[in-house]
Amino acid sequence: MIYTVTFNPAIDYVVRLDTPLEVGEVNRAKGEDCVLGGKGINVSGVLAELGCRNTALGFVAGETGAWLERGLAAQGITTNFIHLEQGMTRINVKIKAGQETELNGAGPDIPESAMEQLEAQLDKLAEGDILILAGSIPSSLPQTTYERLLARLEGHGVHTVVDATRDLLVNVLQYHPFLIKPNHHELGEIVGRTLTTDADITAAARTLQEKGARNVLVSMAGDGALLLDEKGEVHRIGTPKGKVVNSVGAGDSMVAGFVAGYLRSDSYLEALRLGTACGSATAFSLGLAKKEKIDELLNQI
Ligand SMILES: Nc1ncnc2c1ncn2[C@@H]1O[C@H](COP(=O)(O)OP(=O)(O)OP(=O)(O)O)[C@@H](O)[C@H]1O
Ligand SMILES: O=P(O)(O)OC[C@@]1(O)O[C@H](CO)[C@@H](O)[C@@H]1O
Repeated sequence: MIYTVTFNPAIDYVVRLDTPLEVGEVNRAKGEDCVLGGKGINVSGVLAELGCRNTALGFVAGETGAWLERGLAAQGITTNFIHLEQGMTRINVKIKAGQETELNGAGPDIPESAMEQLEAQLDKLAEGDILILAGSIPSSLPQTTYERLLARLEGHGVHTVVDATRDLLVNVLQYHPFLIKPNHHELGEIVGRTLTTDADITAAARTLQEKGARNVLVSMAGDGALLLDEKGEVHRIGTPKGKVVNSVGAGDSMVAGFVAGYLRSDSYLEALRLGTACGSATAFSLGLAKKEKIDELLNQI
């Protein structure tokens, strides 16, 4: 069984402007949409679209949390969220005004008692299960939070995937995650330099592999992705053609496609192809990728 964990889910409020955003002025939107979000939840949505049964775990709070939960149920996504007594699930603002500007909320505090409830859920995972930890954590929690969960699962035979930034990601490498997926900016932040060439990116990915990651998938938005697999082989892929509508969630879709592709084929190349098709299908759609678009793009890769 596949489980995703989203510590900080969101309602993504996507606002479209047909003029550039003017900071400090009243800006009028051409239109807006609300999309259910949060990285792990997006991964769950695309996995479900690909026919992979999975359960979305994490924390929700308040009316926005209830909205999120209802919306996911209506889409047929299985969830088992922990309900926080204080605060509200955040609303993240995504402004499309030529350039994309994002304003992500802080999210509700997660008390120790709620963390323990999550640990009790994860204690039930068994050999061969897949656990995907994706996204930021509220500032009330330490950057060792993902590490704490992986330490607890060590030796249980659970395959882990981590999509997070900076220390949250670096701290889990010692637990040998099956897959990590930084984008090239996040990877650059970790190694402390700007990465411009494939050779730079490969070298940086190798440093994370040396620290323990099995497979390092580096996404580069419209420039495609580079995979350093656990055998040390480098695979480079571009993107199919299409019109970008909203790239929010493209990285999460890539993670979902990679995992589903690997489960289907046992091949890293196929995993990378499906990951790319899912990432680009989301970039070319308003919400998350739909199966029809994924299949269409897969034929082009
Ligand atoms: N502009 C684009 N055109 C085509 N494909 C794209 C575009 N943006 C993203 N993709 C696809 O999605 C994949 C992941 O995108 P990206 O590198 O933006 O992830 P990310 O930074 O983790 O995104 P997010 O945090 O929004 O989920 C890319 O490798 C590519 O396959
Ligand atoms: O603040 P985080 O957890 O880093 O990212 C949250 C978020 O930007 O990630 C998803 C896209 O990847 C969105 O649905 C959501 O708003």
